[in-house]
Amino acid sequence: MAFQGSFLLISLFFLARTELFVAAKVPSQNISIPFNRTIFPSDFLFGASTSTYQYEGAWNEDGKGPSIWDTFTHTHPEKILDRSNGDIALDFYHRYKEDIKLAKFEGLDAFRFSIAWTRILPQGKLSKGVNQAGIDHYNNLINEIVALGIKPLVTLFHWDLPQALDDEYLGFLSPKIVDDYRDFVDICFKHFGDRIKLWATMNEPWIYSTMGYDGGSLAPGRCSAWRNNNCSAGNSATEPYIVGHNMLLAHGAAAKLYREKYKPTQKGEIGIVLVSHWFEPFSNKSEDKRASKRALDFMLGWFLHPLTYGHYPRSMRKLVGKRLPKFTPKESKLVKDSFDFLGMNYYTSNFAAPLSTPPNTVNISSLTDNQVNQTTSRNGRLIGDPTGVSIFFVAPMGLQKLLVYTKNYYKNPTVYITECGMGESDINKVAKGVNDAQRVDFYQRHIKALYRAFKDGVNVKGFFAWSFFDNFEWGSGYTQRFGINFIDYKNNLKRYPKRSALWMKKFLLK
Ligand SMILES: N=C(CCCS[C@@H]1CC(=O)N(Cc2ccccc2)C1=O)N[C@@H]1O[C@H](CO[C@@H]2OC[C@@H](O)[C@H](O)[C@H]2O)[C@@H](O)[C@H](O)[C@H]1O
Repeated sequence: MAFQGSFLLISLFFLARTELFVAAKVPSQNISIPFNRTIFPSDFLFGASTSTYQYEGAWNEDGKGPSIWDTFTHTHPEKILDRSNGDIALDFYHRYKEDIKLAKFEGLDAFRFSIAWTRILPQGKLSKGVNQAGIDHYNNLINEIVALGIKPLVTLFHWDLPQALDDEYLGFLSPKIVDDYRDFVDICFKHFGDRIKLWATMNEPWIYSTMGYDGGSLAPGRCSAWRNNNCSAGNSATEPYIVGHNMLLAHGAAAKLYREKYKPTQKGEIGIVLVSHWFEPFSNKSEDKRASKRALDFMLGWFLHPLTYGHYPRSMRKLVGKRLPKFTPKESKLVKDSFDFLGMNYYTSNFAAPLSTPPNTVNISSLTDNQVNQTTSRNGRLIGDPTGVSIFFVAPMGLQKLLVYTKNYYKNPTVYITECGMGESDINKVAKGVNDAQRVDFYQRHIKALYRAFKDGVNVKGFFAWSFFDNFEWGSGYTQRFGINFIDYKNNLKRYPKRSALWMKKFLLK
């Protein structure tokens, strides 16, 4: 196994040193308690997350059809920082047995991965044929995971839409997507639902809608002409809201299907993965507090408000107006309360203040409709330690505040932190890459923040690191590393546990 040999020596070295880290105490009401997994309930899930396009490779093997990410990276290499793609990625498609054994060695309770729609339905539609080799592959992967006593959490859609559906009717821009998505998830529930008990319908509809149809930086790369971002077509003012609406309807249809046809016998849970920053008011001024609320409405509430209350946040209806689709009574009923758990992805926090100039009424964008000036420093002080990713700062307090906000405003849902992590840039030497002291500090501080949220009454049930491995980081290609395990891209994609993985292993000892 690729993580033998030198890895064991590296591990022993760092494992010894992590003693210093894990022994850290958790100050709580002036009583220090040991900082390890035992401060959480025994059934709390600690895991790591991955996704198909970023990990699998084998982009056109065993009958898989092209996704919009295969097309996007092949036709727009200029939109990827290192002009790379996921054709091979980490070759997880072929190496998953070794990789799941590494997850077991590192003590993970759970493993989050996504299913490639185009491995199951290469042309996106049931009528165009089911690919048995795709079903076989995911059966083998799931069997490997459960055989090692690890709990799988499956994301059904992590942005890799079948190209054929984009060609036929522009994918999530059309309500036609709901029926094809339902057919896809029906096959997954049927074939994998005996072993999968945590289903997430989709990952981060906010990113997919805004980055894919407003900024144009992610597939399918649509945006308004004024963005000059080499988009073939699009409308940054309207399309993100149409896509977001259809994603909610598709999610609702999947949840309805699961609850009516599969849940009674399979006894699993279905949810959705959302992402949000925490938005700290720039000052105690009421205008800054209102700006913070608007920012949360537009990033989290855009989806969580309909999922909880059946309609969009008031601030969105007021500021977006006719550009925001309306839920019919039937749609509202489909979407409201359509989740058993909320997957929450958290990376960083921003300060929020009102715009200092009138909103741009010419170049209208879903990313500026909130009329919030988002910044990462206040009076010369950064919101948190900088990381290798210019837009992400280490802000663990924001995780606690976001969770308490969600508890208070959205009926205290069951929550799994499905992604939380930090990235470094431009590291290529193994010795430097595995010595990720800042990531150990990052996870210590964020898990302590999670614990404080738990003590505040937040119904949080799990925490998944982003990511299990360094991987294809979308527009940043392979230049950014988020893994707790290092990938040597220059030496056959060899895997090496980082210091953070060994810290996690120690933290997770029962
Ligand atoms: N990071 C997010 C969203 C964070 C808040 S949104 C904010 C706005 C924005 O354009 N970006 C950059 C970005 C772009 C694309 C994907 C994710 C993030 C943000 O991070 N999502 C998760 O981030 C993970 C890390 O994303 C990286 O974040 C930093 C970016 O520079 C990098 O391109 C991206 O892959 C992804 O690998 C997961 O697939 C995805 O579920």
